[in-house]
Amino acid sequence: MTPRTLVMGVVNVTPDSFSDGGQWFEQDVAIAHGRHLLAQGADILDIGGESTRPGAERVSLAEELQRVVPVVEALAAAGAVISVDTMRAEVASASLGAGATFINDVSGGLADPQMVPLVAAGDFTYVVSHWRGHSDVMAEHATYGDVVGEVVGELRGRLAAILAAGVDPERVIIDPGLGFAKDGADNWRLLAHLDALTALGHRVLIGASRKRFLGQLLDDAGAESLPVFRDRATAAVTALVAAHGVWGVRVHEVAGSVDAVRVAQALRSAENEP
Ligand SMILES: Nc1nc2ncc(COP(=O)(O)O)nc2c(=O)[nH]1
Repeated sequence: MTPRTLVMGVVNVTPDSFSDGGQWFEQDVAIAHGRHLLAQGADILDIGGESTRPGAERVSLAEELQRVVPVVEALAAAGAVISVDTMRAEVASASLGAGATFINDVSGGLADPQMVPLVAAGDFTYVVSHWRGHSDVMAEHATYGDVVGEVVGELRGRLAAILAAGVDPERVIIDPGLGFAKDGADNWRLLAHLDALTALGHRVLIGASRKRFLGQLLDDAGAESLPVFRDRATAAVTALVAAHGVWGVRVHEVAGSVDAVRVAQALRSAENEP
């Protein structure tokens, strides 16, 4: 049976992330929050210093470095496995020097031409997400004829470029980039066709946590739908994609997804019994 799905806990050191903007902006608070997520069972912490919400303006390199590196240092020193959510090679390089072992690039290397050479020169794990943004601003929205086919095809193109640069395929994880230039229907279709993603031959990371399409689902049902009320729906997505065998989920509220992974594992082992 494939190993259990890993839970990546989100530490957004930003004043404006859509889901928890500003809560963990202060350095000591961010570090304490990372420790809290570890205590809740996070396998990996994903530390980000730049909001990726649609239409967000870029923060300066200096600002992103100042936000991220001290938090990486402190949490790596505490023994955590650290991923850094950045589109910049310079932030990635500094974060690796501070103890990160994953770089999570929502642009899949498109936002900074120096990123793929950095990946090729290193030995860290690189998360490649599907993205249709521009280097200076997050993508607002795209229209798809066949969102699954187009996302898979564009990820295949990114993988070809990354592997052509000499990166060991084992180091690369893919992510469909839910919510990045995609609407609710796009996101549900991608979740309904995970096989098409896994067919690319790489580990798959899913980032549905607290996203707008979950809020819309709850809103349509007349339920509370603000980002902080989406954690139960997020855990439900975790259970479903973990039952499918995805490598990892990127979530803000860790405990619920840790339990959801346990449920999925129990189901999968029962399915494998004779
Ligand atoms: N790999 C990956 N990284 C991400 N980083 C940020 C966000 C946006 O959510 P946030 O601003 O609440 O962190 N989503 C993803 C995602 O879906 N996948």
